[in-house]
Amino acid sequence: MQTIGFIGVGKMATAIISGLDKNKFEIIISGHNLPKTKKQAEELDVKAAENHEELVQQSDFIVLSVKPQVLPSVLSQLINHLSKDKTLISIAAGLTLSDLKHLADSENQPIIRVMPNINAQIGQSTSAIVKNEFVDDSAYEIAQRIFNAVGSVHEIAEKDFSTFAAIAGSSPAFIYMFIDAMARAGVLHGLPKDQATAIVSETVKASAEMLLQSGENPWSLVDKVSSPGGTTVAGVVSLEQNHFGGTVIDAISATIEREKHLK
Ligand SMILES: NC(=O)C1=CN([C@@H]2O[C@H](COP(=O)(O)OP(=O)(O)OC[C@H]3O[C@@H](n4cnc5c(N)ncnc54)[C@H](OP(=O)(O)O)[C@@H]3O)[C@@H](O)[C@H]2O)C=CC1
Ligand SMILES: O=C(O)[C@@H]1CCC=N1
Repeated sequence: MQTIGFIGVGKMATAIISGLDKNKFEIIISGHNLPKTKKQAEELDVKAAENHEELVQQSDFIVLSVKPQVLPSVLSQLINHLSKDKTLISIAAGLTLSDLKHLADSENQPIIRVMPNINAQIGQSTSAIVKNEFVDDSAYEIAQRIFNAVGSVHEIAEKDFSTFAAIAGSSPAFIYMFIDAMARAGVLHGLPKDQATAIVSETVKASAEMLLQSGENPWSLVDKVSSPGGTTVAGVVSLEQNHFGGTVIDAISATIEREKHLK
């Protein structure tokens, strides 16, 4: 059985580990506070390493799941323990394969970059993956299996990672904001908040499902909902007058811009 080590056991690592089948992968974790890591290991039903070096020694795949700002110092501690039979997987925003290669201080270290999202927690992450030339087919297939276990995996060119990180990595936050705003409008008009949030969440989920299943484009569905002279078109026109599309596009562009300057 392959051993997957997670360095940094925060929101994303916890979400991914929760989705993985412990009968298919051996999992080991390492944080920066051993008592806390041991407690987390118990809760997640995985092993705790005494330190990062021990984790690297025991792992076939090392998932770097610390913040991008912390990753350089973490990787610098690992340099002397890495070898070509161990694959590094970084889920950090903003760090390219080339950045990671330099940080690992190795010309031929197998490195994979993945951008998952928080929906890994319910097994529905939409993740992107890209590898460097030193990752062999079998390691790449296992890495895809790890992230397929917690959702879908899209192979994309590395140049598109910033865009993917915005429209899939960060976008759950924007979608939660949209849901909350719509639910608050429900409250303004007399519905209890919990009920309004559930109603909007179900509608968002089904509307996305409708797009995926029907293969129709979003605007043709907008037109299907908008009866001539009816209620929906009044709301559609109000959104347009208030720059809904432009505001969302600006938010995505700001997110992409920030990703490019994280390091
Ligand atoms: N959150 C998200 O939705 C997504 C995040 N990502 C990426 O995932 C990575 C992790 O993000 P996220 O899980 O949100 O962040 P968290 O802050 O929740 O997790 C990071 C973890 O790393 C721990 N840590 C800090 N320093 C060290 C160290 N030196 N050694 C080991 N562990 C350490 C932190 O511990 P402590 O809290 O005690 O300091 C924390 O538990 C980031 O690189 C981010 O870009 C990618 C896609 C989506
Ligand atoms: O906010 C962040 O930096 C991370 C990357 C994608 C989602 N969260």
